[in-house]
Amino acid sequence: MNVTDQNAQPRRRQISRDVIISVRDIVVSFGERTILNHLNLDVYRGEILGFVGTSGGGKSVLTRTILGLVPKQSGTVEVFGQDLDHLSERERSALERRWGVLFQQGALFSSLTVKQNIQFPLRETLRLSQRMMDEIAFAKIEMVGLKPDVAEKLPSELSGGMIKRAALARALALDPEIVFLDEPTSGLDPIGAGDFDELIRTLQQTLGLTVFMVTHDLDSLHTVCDRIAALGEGKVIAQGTIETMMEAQHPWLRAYFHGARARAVQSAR
Ligand SMILES: Nc1ncnc2c1ncn2[C@@H]1O[C@H](COP(=O)(O)OP(=O)(O)OP(=O)(O)O)[C@@H](O)[C@H]1O
Repeated sequence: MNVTDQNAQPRRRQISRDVIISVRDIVVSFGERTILNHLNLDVYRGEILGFVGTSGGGKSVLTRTILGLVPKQSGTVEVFGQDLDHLSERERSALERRWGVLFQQGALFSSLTVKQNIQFPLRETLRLSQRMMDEIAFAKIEMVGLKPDVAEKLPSELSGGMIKRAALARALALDPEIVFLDEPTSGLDPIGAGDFDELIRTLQQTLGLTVFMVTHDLDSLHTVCDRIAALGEGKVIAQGTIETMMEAQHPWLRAYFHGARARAVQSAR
């Protein structure tokens, strides 16, 4: 059963109906295995969209397909109204500057300090003085709630939560309009995860970001997401507010939103 709630108003805030990412009829297969099977999805400007689904179902594959890191067999991906398959190299790199990515596990360069990690995308794309790059790095470090002394540390010297924040600072280095977050709270304790959710919400509000967030975290879905989309059998099987998702009849959604873990989250709220 395909439950969609296109017209439902986001729970907390009025979200624009300006489509910033449009995924149409995407097919992605590896060998004989089809992971995404004619999948459609819209992401609206200024929303935090939570993307859920079974483990191994293809959430990261979709993220990577949107980013152009995984080849698709068919379908289109438009970001800011531009079809990613019809861009020159120059247009493509201009577009990539408008998004930031936080990969699973942070994916910081282990031999670079936090400051150097944040400056990496700046060095790749802009010609700035070292002084300017230092100013930007320290501004981003403060923005994600880290202390300035973290700048000179290596990733191996940081806690899991600090690594996530440092990786987020790097994702924000070029002042993107869209941020892709792949399981940003995985591996964090509930308090650390809650703090990270609050940070995402604050940054979204202050910077006007659009956030595409792959997550398994029910707390995040309840507290920060304006809308949720669920992946099943290679397609979006339901989308809408948390309330819509909780009413969905699909067996996986019922188990996910009403199972033992969901009840624990509900009773803690
Ligand atoms: N490059 C690849 N080559 C072959 N198979 C791949 C490749 N990338 C992903 N897959 C397969 O595609 C499927 C979906 O993987 P994906 O990482 O997108 O799942 P997911 O929904 O993000 O899972 P999880 O929630 O566990 O992170 C998996 O079976 C995975 O093994």
